[in-house]
Amino acid sequence: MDCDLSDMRVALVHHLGKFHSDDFPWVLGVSEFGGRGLYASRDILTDEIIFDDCPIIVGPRAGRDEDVTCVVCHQQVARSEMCLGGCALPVCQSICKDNERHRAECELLSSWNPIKTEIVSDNILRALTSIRSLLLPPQRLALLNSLQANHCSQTETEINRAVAEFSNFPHDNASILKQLYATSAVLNTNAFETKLVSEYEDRKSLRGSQRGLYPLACMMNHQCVPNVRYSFDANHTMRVQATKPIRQGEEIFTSYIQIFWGTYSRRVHLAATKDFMCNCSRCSDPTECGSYLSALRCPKEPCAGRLLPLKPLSLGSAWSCDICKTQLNSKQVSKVQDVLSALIITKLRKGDCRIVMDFLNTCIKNIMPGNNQFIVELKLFVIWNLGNDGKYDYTLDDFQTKEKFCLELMELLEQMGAGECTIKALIYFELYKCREQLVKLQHKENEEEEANYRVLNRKLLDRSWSMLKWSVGAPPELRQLMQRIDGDAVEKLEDKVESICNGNHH
Ligand SMILES: C[S@@+](CC[C@H](N)C(=O)[O-])C[C@H]1O[C@@H](n2cnc3c(N)ncnc32)[C@H](O)[C@@H]1O
Repeated sequence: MDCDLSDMRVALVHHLGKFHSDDFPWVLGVSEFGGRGLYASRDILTDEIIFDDCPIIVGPRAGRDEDVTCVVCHQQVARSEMCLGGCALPVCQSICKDNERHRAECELLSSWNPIKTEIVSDNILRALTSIRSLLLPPQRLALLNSLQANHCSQTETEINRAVAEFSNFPHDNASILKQLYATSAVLNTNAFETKLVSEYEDRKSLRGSQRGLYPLACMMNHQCVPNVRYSFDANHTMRVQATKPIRQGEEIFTSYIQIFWGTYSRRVHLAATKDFMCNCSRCSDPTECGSYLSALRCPKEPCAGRLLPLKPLSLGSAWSCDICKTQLNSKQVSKVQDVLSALIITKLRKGDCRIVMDFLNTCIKNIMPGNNQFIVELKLFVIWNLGNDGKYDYTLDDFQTKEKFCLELMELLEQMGAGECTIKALIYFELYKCREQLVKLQHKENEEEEANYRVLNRKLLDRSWSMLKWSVGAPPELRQLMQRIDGDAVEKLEDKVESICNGNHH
């Protein structure tokens, strides 16, 4: 990584081409974390677009075995659907078999002579994004090589495993292997998963997720409560927008983790995947900005206190009850967390909202405080699935529970200062659907009350849509609904309320 800031800016603007505008409010700077960072060049408003970025390279994510997608269009294909050109890559035979873009990589890989050509090799797929860097034009490759690269044994192993799948890999050409190792490390440090915005859609969708190298976006450093959200369109363009107002000169931060993880999980994950220990204000606060996501119940009966780490920035910290001051050492806490995590995973594996809700309503209450990250995980499961899984005729009580969970998690986001983040937009949509069910199941006192309720609910839907509509990951159901609904329906609803109030309604 040797590149001064002004050279880097020139290279980025050149790379961005039509995606760049001088109106976009970002500037490169030296970060307090030692490397580079992005800063606001003027005050930025909530929801404002900070920049659009396009990838230097994209490729399949090192993913779950069952997900095999066409390496050209990324639609799911059968494991046996292979390119006939001898490259041993999955290519859908209906659309992409003669694709121009695929030709160069097909020629390269077939010249290396894959040992197995009739079945997809996960090792080759995992290394494909790095292999694609060998085909980049010199300027793009130079930009890639100017990005930070955290080398680790895993990045080299990934390449070595792929190389072993070819009988004719040019081992005598050291520069090829060196570039593959370098790209693998750059991807490890900087790549974004261009996956759909929500886990539940990801699971249902046939669109496999990809990883892409976005050279401007990857200048953003991490904070556990970021000030931006990002999304992707169908062409892999990435859009970064403010989740809250950002003052001129402030650093623009993204997040490399999931917002509802507790401090220990976030910090261990960041250390393992991004090679740094996060010391942000959320990590430093035992209560995590009052969210208590990591808190455990005090083990001393009948104390109703919460166990919190005394020194949250030390992984070996003792934990103490905020009421009776009982202490557990870090090993004891890890054990409790491991048991709870295993318990939660078992419940989630059953994939059944009823089981998860029963669990939340009964035994777990006595073991963990309501906002603990494991409980939040279960509540999210209910939010994404209840009413969407077609499993039961859910009752009024069930929808009321889902509504309560949506409101609780929105309050948690508020407490953390998460602003207008993507998960909030997804929860808005679930809350909207849930409330539509509630009006159907619950008789409102009078027409005016029902009409008012619907106006408020429609506003939730509109807000969710305004935040998600640009994204290829917007829930398909939301997109279909918005296409069906008349654009000015909310005004019509408001007119209806007014006419009811004025007694003109028939
Ligand atoms: C995607 S890069 C971010 C841009 C990088 N600072 C640069 O100069 O190119 C990710 C790397 O930045 C550093 N980094 C990002 N956020 C950090 C933070 N909150 N604390 C310490 N280091 C951080 C880590 O070295 C991490 O592996």
